[in-house]
This record gives sequence, structure tokens and C-alpha cells, in this order.
Amino acid sequence: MALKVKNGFKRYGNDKFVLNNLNVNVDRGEIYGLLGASGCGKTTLLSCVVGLRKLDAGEIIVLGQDAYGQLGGLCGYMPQEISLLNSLSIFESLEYFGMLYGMSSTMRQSQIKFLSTFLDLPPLNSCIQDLSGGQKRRVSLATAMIHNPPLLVLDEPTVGLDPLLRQRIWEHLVQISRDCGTTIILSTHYIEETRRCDKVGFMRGGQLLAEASPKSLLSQFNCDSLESVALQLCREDKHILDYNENNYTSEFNEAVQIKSYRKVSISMQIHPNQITPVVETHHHKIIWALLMKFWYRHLRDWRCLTAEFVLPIMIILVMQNVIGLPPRNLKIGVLTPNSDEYCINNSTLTECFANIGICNFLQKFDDSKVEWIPINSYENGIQSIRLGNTIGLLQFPVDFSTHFKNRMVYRNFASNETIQGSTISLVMDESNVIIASWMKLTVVKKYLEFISSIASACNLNPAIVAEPLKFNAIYGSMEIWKVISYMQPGITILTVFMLANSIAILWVEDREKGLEDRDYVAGVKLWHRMVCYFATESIIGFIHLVIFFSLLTGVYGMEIRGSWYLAVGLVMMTAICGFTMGWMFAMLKDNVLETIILILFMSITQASCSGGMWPMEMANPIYRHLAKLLPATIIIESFQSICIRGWGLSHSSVLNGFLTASVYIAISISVCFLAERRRRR
Ligand SMILES: Nc1ncnc2c1ncn2[C@@H]1O[C@H](COP(=O)(O)OP(=O)(O)OP(=O)(O)O)[C@@H](O)[C@H]1O
Repeated sequence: MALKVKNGFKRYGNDKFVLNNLNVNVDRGEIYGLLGASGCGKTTLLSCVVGLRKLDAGEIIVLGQDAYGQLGGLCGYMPQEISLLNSLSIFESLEYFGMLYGMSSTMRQSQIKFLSTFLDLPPLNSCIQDLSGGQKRRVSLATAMIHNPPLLVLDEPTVGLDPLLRQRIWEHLVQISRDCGTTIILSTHYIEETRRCDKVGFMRGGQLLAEASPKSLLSQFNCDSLESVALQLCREDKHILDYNENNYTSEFNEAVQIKSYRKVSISMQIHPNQITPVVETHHHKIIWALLMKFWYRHLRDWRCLTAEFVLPIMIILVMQNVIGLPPRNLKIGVLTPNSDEYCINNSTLTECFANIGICNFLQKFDDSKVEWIPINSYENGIQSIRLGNTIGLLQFPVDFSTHFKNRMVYRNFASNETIQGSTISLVMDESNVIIASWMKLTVVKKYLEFISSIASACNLNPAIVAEPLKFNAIYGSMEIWKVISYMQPGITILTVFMLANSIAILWVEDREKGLEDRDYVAGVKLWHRMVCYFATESIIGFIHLVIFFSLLTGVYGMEIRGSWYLAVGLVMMTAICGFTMGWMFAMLKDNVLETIILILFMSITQASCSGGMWPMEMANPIYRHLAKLLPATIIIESFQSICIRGWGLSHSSVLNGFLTASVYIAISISVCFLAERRRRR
């Protein structure tokens, strides 16, 4: 027996049973036509037959294999959807499946030649995405038949094909079933074409109403067409009270009731080839085929090319040219009450107190960063800020130079008038806190330079007037506002992680289009996919690494003070961690949009809470602890320690980065296997 389903039950979640105590018997070499209304459970039954789903209860024996699982080369499966990769050509698609089934190159070539003539396929170099619906179905049928399997499971194979081609296909199916003993199980909505079947099964509400040869059904029901038999079977089904006869064309109405199994007769056809075939899996050919597919897809799909190569370059360019650069052309109003003292002596700046003018102070500023806008009154200065024409007002009191000189000369004995007359005031638009902070820091720095130059001109040690504070850097730079050097390691890790994560989208897209299921039936296991994704994604991760390191260190002066091996190793571990987590997302989600939202959620959370852009020391303590659960947090800290501090593996901070990545990789892979087990139930 080729297929035996005994008391099969199946339902999705807690819904009603889709297969409800179903019994099906298909002999070897038989063509079995499965008929029934849309939604009666034909596809569900076929997916259980090919091992995509498990029955909830009951028994299913396929080609003598009392096991649920992949049939590999034993079965050729044509699902209802096209389920072919759009970016491959017809030839590549057929080659791909031929390789999955472990066919030799010569066998593949001769089968492709035969099928392309027999099914009247378009030129073999045509891309799948450029084919019409009918052409795609023919290619899909060809891929199911490429390896001459002992069992063909075809879900609506002739939909959308012209009558001549349908006729040819039927002739071929009859021929291979007679000559090669191929068992063919197919579902169709064209009732009359199943006259050529050895047996037909009428399905309704998850059960078979009848199962017999077309001839015996016609004589049993005394009808001249199978369509009339179907109609009569429905009429006789007394549980269906509201059946509307006029609505019946090629469909049954849906009704799910528990009914007793009614077998009309069984046409037994014994074929000499009754030995149970053995499922053979050619692991190396499967991996090679998958690698070929992934490679072509990555090279041909512009979305992959953009995400993988253009996006990282764009991120670096945007980051380096936007974040952390000093401001340019900040418009600051400057109020100097009596303009004649603006510059008291512009010629001999080396004389004591000759460089004490307002202009000497303002000249300390970089013209490209600050643009001084002369203002004639305090009110106008404030108005100018309110109107958004300037972002601040630097106000000098009347006789600033004289008072400032007196303040330096009299020091402790300076009067209040002198102190007030030498005090510069700055009013800022504080709505932009980053610009305001930069300006205030810069004014203090320039003020210290200003008085230091006055001290030098008066033959005093400038250190006397400097602030009595000394700052030193063990790691990092003393340059104020060098935020970018803090962010570079974080952004590298976050971007590599996010890009690697996005593999989940391709994986789920394949599942949505039925590619994953079709591969599964052909013998592709989860670990095969993982090996191939590991190989391709590691290469892509390495390319990202080269892009990041060459641009950041080569062009933008990022320093790697520690070991390059460690830095490269950690970024590669990040990529692996990112794509294995991507696999995990893909195994947990079935919808592309949900997957994109999940990746976005992960990326945004990590970007803001992992310490890559903003130090977690400044975060709420609860968040600070929670952030440690994000994979990027500890990895970023580790990468910062390697790049900025030059630390090695002996520092726990660096070691923890590698350990964290390893733990997340292990968790993700384990979840994938668990999810796969659950999925195939
Ligand atoms: N993955 C799923 N999750 C939940 N319900 C499902 C799922 N797949 C199918 N169903 C439900 O199971 C029932 C049977 O679906 P199935 O696809 O097997 O019918 P069918 O006879 O093949 O229909 P058609 O002829 O239109 O292809 C339908 O009611 C459908 O909504």
C-alpha cells in the first residue's frame, strides 16, 4: 500500500477538526484523485502525507514508512502555491531541486530537457518572477517530477493550465503510474478530469463520503458524470440540512459534522514493486544546493544588496558627518556698550595689558564655529534670540577693559564696581541643551586662554591664572566634545548586530511563500539551512566588518588600542550572535511584518539602552540592570574596552563580551530546534 490513513484526526489550535476520523487507502501505482469543496481539508491531508504536519490522532503510513517526517527523494510534492524563488531562473530552480534529491548532473540535465519539452516550459534562462501564473505552475509541476519519484503528491496541479496541456499532463501521469508504478495523489476542483484516476475520494467535513474507482461510483449511483455523483453524495448526507443545490458547481458546501466512514469499494491494484523504499538523504548535495540558492538570491535581489552593502556604508557616513562634530556658524549676539574700547591696542599685543580688549577675547574663538553679530542693546539682543536670529548673547559691561585690568591689578582689593564691570555674561537659548553646553564650555575655555595670554604679556607665569585643576586621560582623548570616539564602537556593534538580525526577514518571507515547506518535503532539515545560513551570513558579516574597520579606522581615525585579533573576533561573534538571534525570531514568527516589527523593537531598544550611544551610568538604576539582559550591552562594553582602553581578554569586561555572545548564540540555536519540533506537529 502506498498510503494508508487510519482514523486520522487533525485540527488547528482549538478549532473544529479539519480531518475528522479520516480513512484513506491508496495502492501503489494508483492515481488517486481527492475531491471536495474548498476548505474541506484536502491540503491539510496532503501536508500530513508529505510530512509537513502531524495528525493529532490516528495513523498514517506512506510507502510503508510508519513515521511522520520527510520523504525526501521518495516523494515529489507540488504545493498549491508556486513556492519557487523568484530570483532564480527556470533552469536553476530545476537544478536546485534535482540537487536536493541527490540526482547526478547527467540525470538532472536529461530530466530538465525532457520536462521542458513535455511541459512546454518557457526558455530555461527565464527568471521565475517574469513568468505568467500558468507558466509558473508548469515549472512547479516540473520541479515535483524532476526525480521520477515513486510517490507524487500534487495539490491542484492543473489549475490555470490550458485544456491541451492538462490533457498532456494527465496522459503523462497515467503513463508513469502504469509504466513506473508511480503512485499519484492529487487534489483538484475539476471533477470530470478525475475520471482518469484509479480511485477518487470525495471529501467533506474532514471525512471521506466515498472512496472508489470512478467507474464503480458511476454505476453505484447510476450517474453519467462524476459531478452528479458528487451532488448525489451531498444530497444523501442527511446531516447537511441547508444544502443549496443551486450553489453547487464544483464545490461542496462546508459542513463539519461527525459522520461514519462509508467505503463504497476499494480498487486493489498490486504493482510488482512492493518493496518499501528507503529515504536517502544526500546531505552534501542539499547543502550545496542551498548555498547555490542563497548565493544567487543575495547577488540578484537588490533589497539584499542594499541592506547588506549600501546600508552599513550609509550608517558610517551619516554618523561621522552628523554626530559629535563641533557646531558651525553659531550666530551669537555680542553687546559692547562703548565701541571705542572694542580693541584698545591691536598693534603691540606683547605689551602688558595691551591685549585686554574685547576683540582680543573674541579673537580666541574659531570664526568658522562662532559668528559674532553686533547688538546695540540688551533688549535687542534678547529679542534677536526670541526671533531665532541668534542663539545667544555675549554681553560685555561698560569699560570692560579698564575694569578687567583693575581686577587683575588690584585682585583682593578690587571694588564691587570693578568686579561687576569685568564680568562677562552669556545668555543662551537653552532649548538646545547640547549647543548651549558646547557654547558655555567653549566660553570658559577661551576665557582661560584669554587671561593666560594677558598674564604672558605681563611677564607673569600663565599657570598662576589657570584653573587650579589638572585633568589627565588614561584612556580616550582630552579633547572636549569628542563624543564620536565614544560612539564609534557602540555604533559598529549595534549596526553589525541589526544587519545580521535582518536575516529573519528573508527566512520568514520564504516560509510565507511556501518555499521552506517545499524544501522540507524535499529533505532539507533545519540544520542544513543553518549550515548554509551560517556560511553565507558569516561571509556577509565579514564584509560588514571590513567596511566598518576600513572606513572608521582608515578614513575617520578610530583607534583600536587593543588587539586587532580581539576586535575582529568580537565583531564576528556579534555578527554570529545577530544572525542566530535572527534565526530564532524567524522560527518564532510566521509573518514578515511581525518579524520586521520585532527586529525594529530589538534594534531601537538596543540603540537606546545598551550604552552604545549614551552611557548607562546616567540611566535609571532599574533600567541599567535590565539593560544588561540585552546582548549588545555587554558586547559594546567589551568592544569599547578593546578599542578605547586597549584591554585584553584578561579583563573581565572584555571576556564577558565574548561569553555573552556565546551564550546568546547557544540559546538562539536551541530555541530554533525546539520551535522546529513544535512547528512540525
Ligand atoms: N495553518 C492553518 N491554521 C489554521 N487553520 C488552517 C490552517 N490551514 C488550513 N486551515 C483551515 O483548515 C481548513 C481546511 O483547509 P485546507 O487548506 O486543508 O482546505 P482545502 O480543502 O485544501 O481547501 P482548498 O480547496 O481551497 O485548497 C480550512 O477551514 C482552513 O481555514
